[in-house]
Amino acid sequence: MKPFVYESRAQRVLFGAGTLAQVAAEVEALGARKALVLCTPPQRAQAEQVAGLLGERAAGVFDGAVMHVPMAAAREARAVAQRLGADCAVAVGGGSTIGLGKAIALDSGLPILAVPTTYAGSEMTPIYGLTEEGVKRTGRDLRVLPRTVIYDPQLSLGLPVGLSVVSGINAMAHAAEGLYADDANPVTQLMAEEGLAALGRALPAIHADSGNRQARADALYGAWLCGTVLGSVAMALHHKLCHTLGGSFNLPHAETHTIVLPHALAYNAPAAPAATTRIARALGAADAPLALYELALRHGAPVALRQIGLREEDLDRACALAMQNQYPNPRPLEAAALRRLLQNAYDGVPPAA
Ligand SMILES: NC(=O)C1=CN([C@@H]2O[C@H](COP(=O)(O)OP(=O)(O)OC[C@H]3O[C@@H](n4cnc5c(N)ncnc54)[C@H](OP(=O)(O)O)[C@@H]3O)[C@@H](O)[C@H]2O)C=CC1
Ligand SMILES: O=C(O)/C=C\C(=O)CC(=O)O
Repeated sequence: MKPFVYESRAQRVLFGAGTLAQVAAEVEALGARKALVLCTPPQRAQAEQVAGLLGERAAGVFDGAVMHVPMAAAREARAVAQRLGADCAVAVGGGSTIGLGKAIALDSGLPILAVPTTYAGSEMTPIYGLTEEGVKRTGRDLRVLPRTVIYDPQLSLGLPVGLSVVSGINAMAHAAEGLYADDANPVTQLMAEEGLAALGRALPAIHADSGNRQARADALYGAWLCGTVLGSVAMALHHKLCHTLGGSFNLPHAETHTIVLPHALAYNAPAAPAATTRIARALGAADAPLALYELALRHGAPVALRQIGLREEDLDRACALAMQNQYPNPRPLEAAALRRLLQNAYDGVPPAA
């Protein structure tokens, strides 16, 4: 075994159906008196329900969460939190809502209690993202790591099947890249493999029956583990490509991950055989990139970048942008091979090295 560093993070996690009922006690345990509940506009009713559970500990509901956390939304949320005297933020929703909580915490140090309803995994990471003038900036800061996370699978029952599949594959991408990360260690690798297996079981079951409670719990458990991996080790080609495509071409986050992942893994497979074998083992498959491609294809998810709004004439620029950033990756970045990867992902053909 190679020498390694493992850093554990202080977070309290409640997991299980009905755990949302403990939200007021958890806010109290944080030493907070008034929590601002955050959500997107369509999830306001759910946030109001959480405010109801908080009772006198609710400062109010702010429903201004937007994908990629525009700076204007962050400023408004910070001002509302201050005006209402909030000393805690409760983020109820997906990565966009939790990202808004992180933007408040980055500025004020307010503790965050996260109640995730998708599988994106942001609740387990100290990573924040903020978008200003069309540029998304990400960074790491322990102030934004949610102090408490409530994983209540009942809240994800309403997540539409299509979103569940792409969000689940977004989580699987964290684990897959975590397995070959430069700073991977045996503990994160264990979590990655278990997270992949849980989501590999859960997504077909959710596709068959979105109300399958066992599968919803399995998926959220997998998302927890995969999010922990994302927060613990450095991501590589796949995540960098998705950020380029999402940030510069405004493509939807989870769908972009779903489409790119098989191709990024196929690109890296020759240079990361042990990680590729572990991914395949977790999925009970012979070929890891193909298994992820088929997971998407069989369960109604998009498999081609052209399906989600990228234009073929953007591929050269996407490739050039991706080549600009230098980061650790198992296989060196080669322009011609990367351009082929992007073309394959654009066309939606099965992955090839
Ligand atoms: N910092 C980090 O570590 C990470 C950050 N992220 C960031 O998070 C964002 C992506 O997260 P993701 O969760 O995919 O995106 P969103 O939070 O935007 O949620 C995706 C979709 O799920 C829907 N949804 C969420 N909860 C429910 C629910 N209970 N019922 C029905 N629909 C629901 C949302 O609907 P509606 O719009 O109606 O709410 C939205 O359409 C990106 O900005 C990404 O960069 C992602 C992973 C990690
Ligand atoms: O972009 C961010 O806000 C930070 C990290 C991620 O989105 C991780 C991912 O690509 O899923």
